[in-house]
Amino acid sequence: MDTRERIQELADRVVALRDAYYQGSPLVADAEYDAVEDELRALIAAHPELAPDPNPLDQVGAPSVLHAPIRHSRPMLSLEKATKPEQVAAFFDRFPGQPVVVMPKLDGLSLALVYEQGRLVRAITRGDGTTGDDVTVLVRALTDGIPDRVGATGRVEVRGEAVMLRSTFTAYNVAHPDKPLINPRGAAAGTLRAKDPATVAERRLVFFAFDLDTEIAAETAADLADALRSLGFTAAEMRHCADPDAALAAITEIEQRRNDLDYDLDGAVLRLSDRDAYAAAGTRSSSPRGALAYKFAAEEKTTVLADVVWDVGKTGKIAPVAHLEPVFVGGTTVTRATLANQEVIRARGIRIGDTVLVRRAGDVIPFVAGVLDESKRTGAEREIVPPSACPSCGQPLTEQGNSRELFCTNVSCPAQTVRRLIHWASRAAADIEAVGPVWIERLAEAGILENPSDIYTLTKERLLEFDRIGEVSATRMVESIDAARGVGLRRALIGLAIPMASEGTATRLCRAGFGSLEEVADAGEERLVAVEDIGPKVAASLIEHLTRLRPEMERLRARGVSLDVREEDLPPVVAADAPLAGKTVVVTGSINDPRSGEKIPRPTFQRLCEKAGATTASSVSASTDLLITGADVGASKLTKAEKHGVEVVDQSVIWQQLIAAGLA
Ligand SMILES: NC(=O)c1ccc[n+]([C@@H]2O[C@H](COP(=O)([O-])OP(=O)(O)OC[C@H]3O[C@@H](n4cnc5c(N)ncnc54)[C@H](O)[C@@H]3O)[C@@H](O)[C@H]2O)c1
Repeated sequence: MDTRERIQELADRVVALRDAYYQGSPLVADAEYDAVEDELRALIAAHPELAPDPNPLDQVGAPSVLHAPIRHSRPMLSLEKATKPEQVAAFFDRFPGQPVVVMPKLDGLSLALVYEQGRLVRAITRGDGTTGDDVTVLVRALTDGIPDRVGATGRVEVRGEAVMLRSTFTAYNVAHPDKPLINPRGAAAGTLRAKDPATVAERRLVFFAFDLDTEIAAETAADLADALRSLGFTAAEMRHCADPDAALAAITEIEQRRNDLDYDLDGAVLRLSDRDAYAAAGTRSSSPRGALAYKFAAEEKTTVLADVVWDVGKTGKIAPVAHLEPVFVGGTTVTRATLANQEVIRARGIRIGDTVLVRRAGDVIPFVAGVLDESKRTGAEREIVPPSACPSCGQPLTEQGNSRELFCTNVSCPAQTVRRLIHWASRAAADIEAVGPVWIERLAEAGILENPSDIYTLTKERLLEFDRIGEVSATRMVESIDAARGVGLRRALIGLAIPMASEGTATRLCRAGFGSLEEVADAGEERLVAVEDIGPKVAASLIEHLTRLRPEMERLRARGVSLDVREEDLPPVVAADAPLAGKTVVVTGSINDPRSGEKIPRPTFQRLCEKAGATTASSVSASTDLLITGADVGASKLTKAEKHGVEVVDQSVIWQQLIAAGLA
């Protein structure tokens, strides 16, 4: 094929892929689409005389389709893309002496919000960059972080990105396994295409502002962030960078924090910080010259679903695991992914042999989001058939719940036994550091381990009977088992993997005054359901399984394992003058110890707040006293805090108090 033909083929493909994408049913992952665009761009750059007319690369988005089209006051453009440090240096070289701001590139959909005399009059999507859809009604009903009124007169236009939080996306898919959303960005766009806000009420969005058009606009982008905040918006975080090294450091930092955020980022945006210089730089056909998007590794890719294997979990749940042709996604090579349950497989229409979209974003385990392009099927694809018997022990399975999850109820099923033992030894439970999954499997296969209590009978001599183990390792394992006898009530409850009883259940039982595992087993339904968040189903499961586990409790006790409540299981003792005494607090954003700059896991910081007398909660409500904010805070909690009149304090204030009280 000659170059002219190849260019035409690529241009046609770009148009076809865009059409499908902007109608809400993409045919390929973004990374694949970007590769087509990149090849086309490179060919046109090398042969400008062969550029197609019209050139799809000069166009932005797609024409508005659904609602009333509205003309933008100035075009809403795309951004020039970069993936290499040299391109960042070249951007600085184009504008000598001009400082640049670096900000996260949020992966949602852009909106223009028009305020007149302080009131929101219109919210408009990007559309084809010249005209967009009027989505004012939907935005008012469904988007957090967009004030109805701002303290400014005249005409004010704010631009930014509306995103669906990962937590909203996950919660929606858990609640609707029959019609799961593929990814947060597509879901956000779909939300703003709804005919009636009431039908998409669970699909809330959050708005982050990054641009402002008004006479009161600030001189520089740093002031721009302040100006946006003073109008009541959550502004994208903006850092000033004087040279390429500083910009690259800021980009790296944003990429490192990407996994800790509750929303998707697909890159970082560099932009001239001086407003006049930015305006003077002008625009190309589809992008401003004064900005650049540095793209991160894709969190979604397509690959072939090679097989589905049904895995038996510690509670007997039989879960489908996707075996994939290796694919580099979310920063690692993925060969396995979750498929949730048979209802999700049915709803997503997935078959073995299909080209599927795999998503790995944040701390979420990779999962198969769905099939994008069914027309790629060859006919050789096979249906995914759930097993009728347990793949490990062969016993018939039972179906539970609306998602028709499959369970093996045979408590002596070999696969379940191994999983339960591995779970017992894990850090969240008995924490037997030197006895890992591989050894547990070997020992269970040899018939030496069946119950957790058997672990505590292992001797060095016994271990040395196995191949590939030396004196040193055997000693280390036995010492590690010995050192881990102080399990206590909370971790024992977690370790026994009682169906429906979560870590939270274990914590609440300890805090409700239960002194030992036997006391929980004897409590009876009435006393159990009196504990916060424990309902009749969880109580029934606790009673059934702890009754069955009586002999095991006796064996654990006989082998010196503590099953009584321990100090670590209870809330810390707090002095009456502790800085946060009696306060209910919610912690949001990413937390850093100001002394070392080190990132602190949120639960660790919450524990520090508890030591200082606070009760911690996960969501903001009228009973919240303080919202403690770290870096990169989402707008939804802030909006709720405002609604309930909750005081918002920066983490630095709390750190000072904790340090002054000798608690941190
Ligand atoms: N899968 C497919 O078939 C397919 C087809 C077409 C397009 N796409 C995807 O759609 C996207 C194409 O969109 P695009 O070329 O307009 O670029 P883009 O969406 O990647 O970048 C431009 C957008 O970035 C957003 N943005 C986020 N944070 C920003 C910030 N801080 N400052 C300025 N802007 C910010 C703005 O909304 C702006 O419109 C690409 O990611 C592409 O992969 C996919």
